[in-house]
Amino acid sequence: MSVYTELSLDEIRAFAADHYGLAVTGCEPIASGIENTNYFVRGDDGREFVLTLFEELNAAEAAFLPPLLQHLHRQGVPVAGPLTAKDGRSLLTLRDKPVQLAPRILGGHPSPVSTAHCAAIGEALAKLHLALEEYPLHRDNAHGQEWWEAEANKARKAMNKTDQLLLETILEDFEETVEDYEDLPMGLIHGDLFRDNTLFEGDELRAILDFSEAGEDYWLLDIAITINDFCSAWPSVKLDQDLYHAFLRAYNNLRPLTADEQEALPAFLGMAATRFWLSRLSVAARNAAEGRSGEAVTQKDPNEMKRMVAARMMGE
Ligand SMILES: Nc1ncnc2c1ncn2[C@@H]1O[C@H](COP(=O)(O)OP(=O)(O)OP(=O)(O)O)[C@@H](O)[C@H]1O
Ligand SMILES: N[C@@H](CCO)C(=O)O
Repeated sequence: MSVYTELSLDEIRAFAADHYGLAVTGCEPIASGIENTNYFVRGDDGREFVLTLFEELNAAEAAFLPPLLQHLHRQGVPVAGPLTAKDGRSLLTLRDKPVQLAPRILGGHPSPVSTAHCAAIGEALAKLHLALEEYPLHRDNAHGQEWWEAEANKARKAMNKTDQLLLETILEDFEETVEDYEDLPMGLIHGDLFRDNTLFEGDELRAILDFSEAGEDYWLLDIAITINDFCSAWPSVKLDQDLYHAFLRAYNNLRPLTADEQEALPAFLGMAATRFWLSRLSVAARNAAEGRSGEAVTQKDPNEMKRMVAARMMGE
């Protein structure tokens, strides 16, 4: 589990009472998550909340999130909008880090994924893209093309020749694709829509979580990121065709992909996997450099993404 900042019950109790007028009876660190520190928090009236301490975003960066979530909530996209504190703010500070309290949504990450899950997430993602079409606030994608090109320059030095070739091939393929199809639609994207950023009850999608990565980029990148995680035939990283088509049918129903998007999708699938190959390598390097290890830190496997990159390059 990742708990970078350990908080005591007394500290959470004082924070919740001072800022939200909530009487807290218990808390427990959340045994997943990579970037942020999260705690389940119980109120004396039985309500449950999630306290998130943003570890990567500063206050200005994190301030983008509450209005975004409130907008999505109003547009009917299932998200956990943060609570408003007594002073009217939705984002506060604890231990010098931005912090929020949101309602706990019941549900679990889908596993195994069914065609019904893929249809639900496909529909929700199209709804999310359309809901943000006219959204007035903007933010760059912090892990878009500029980031991954810089990251690739760092990462390739430690790679063997085969991995270097794989990386170069995917980066070049992507660059050519976005040059060939220059009008691919863009907008605000979630940017990290993996199964572990969703909560389902049965086939019903209850919440899309964790908008830390939200930023302006190709809608197709968001689609590719989501397909890669939801529609792979885990533990195989190859695409499961039934899941893939269920996702695309549902997404297309609300927002049909353009002809260019359909042509460009394979290159985006490869690039989306590469983006997470690189970010997982970067997290592993940072954890090693900072001596973070053991039970308190969740680290996802970069090699899983590398295998997915190779599979997507083969059209699998
Ligand atoms: N509102 C919520 N209701 C219920 N569970 C939640 C809620 N918010 C977060 N969680 C739980 O906490 C976990 C971690 O949350 P989140 O994904 O926001 O953290 P993170 O550190 O940014 O993780 P990652 O970087 O892996 O996406 C989620 O997978 C989910 O199980
Ligand atoms: N979803 C990411 C982790 C959080 O950004 C991954 O699987 O590498």
